[in-house]
Amino acid sequence: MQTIDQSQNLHTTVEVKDLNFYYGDFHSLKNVNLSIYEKKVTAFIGPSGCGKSTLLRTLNRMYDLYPGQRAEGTIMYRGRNILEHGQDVNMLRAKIGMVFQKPTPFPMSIYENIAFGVRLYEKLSKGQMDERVEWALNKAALWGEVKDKLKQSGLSLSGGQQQRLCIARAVAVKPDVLLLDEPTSALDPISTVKIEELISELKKDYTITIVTHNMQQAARCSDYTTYMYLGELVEFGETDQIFMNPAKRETQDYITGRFG
Ligand SMILES: Nc1ncnc2c1ncn2[C@@H]1O[C@H](COP(=O)(O)OP(=O)(O)OP(=O)(O)O)[C@@H](O)[C@H]1O
Repeated sequence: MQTIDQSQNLHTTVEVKDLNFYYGDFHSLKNVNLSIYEKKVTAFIGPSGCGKSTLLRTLNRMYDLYPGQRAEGTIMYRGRNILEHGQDVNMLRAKIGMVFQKPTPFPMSIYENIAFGVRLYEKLSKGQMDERVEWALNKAALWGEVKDKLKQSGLSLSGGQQQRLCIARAVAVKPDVLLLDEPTSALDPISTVKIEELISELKKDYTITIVTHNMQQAARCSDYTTYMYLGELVEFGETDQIFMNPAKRETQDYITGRFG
C-alpha cells in the first residue's frame, strides 16, 4: 500500500482492517485494509465487479439486510468495530449515510422526504423541523429550487433534483460520513456537474466516499483514490499521485485505459 503524507495532519474517520466479504460461498473482498480520512473525499475505482459497491456497503452494514452476506475483519468507527454483534445498526446508518445510484425519493412531499428520517432520531417542534428541512435543502444546494413547492411530491422533481433531495435527506440526520454509490451515473451532464460541485462543498463538513466508474470524476472530485481489482485493494493514495504517478503497473494500465 502507498504511504500517505501524514504532514497534512490527517484524522482517520473509518479504519478498515483485514476485511473479507462473502456472498454465500463467493469471496468478494479479500483482506482489504484502508483508512478513510476525515473531511476528505475518497474514491473507489476499478473495473466492473471488482468490489467497489461491496466495500462501500460494508461501511454502514447495508449488506445486513440481505441473508447469506457476511463480512469478517474490523471496521473501526468512533472507537468501535462496527462489524461486531450488538451494534445499533440504525444509528450507524444515520451517522454513515448512503446515497444510491438511482435517485430514490420516498413517494411523499419534498418536505416529508427530509422530515421523515429526522423524526426517527429526534423530537423536534414544527418550527425546528422547518428549520432543519431548510438547512438540509440548503446544504444540498436545492432550497432555492424547491422552497415554493415543499408540499409537492419528491417524485415530481427532475432526476438531478431528486438526487440532491436524497443527499439532503442523508444530511438532515447530521451524519459524519456520506457514502455515494455512483451518484451521477443516472444523471445528465449538467446535473452531474451540480452534484460534483456539491461534493466539493459538502466535504467541508463531512467525510465522503464515492464509488464511480468515471475516472475523470474521481480525478476531479476526490482527494484519495483506491484502485480495486478482483476483490483486492491494489493501490490507495492521494488522487494526484494515483492518476499521475501510480506505484503499480495494474493501476497505470487501468487509468490509461489499457485495461478495463
Ligand atoms: N448479491 C450478490 N450475490 C452474489 N454475488 C454478488 C452479489 N453482488 C455482487 N456480487 C459479486 O461480488 C463481486 C463484486 O461486486 P460489486 O457490485 O461490489 O462490484 P463493483 O465493482 O461495484 O461493480 P460495478 O462497477 O459493476 O457496479 C462481483 O463478482 C459480483 O458479481
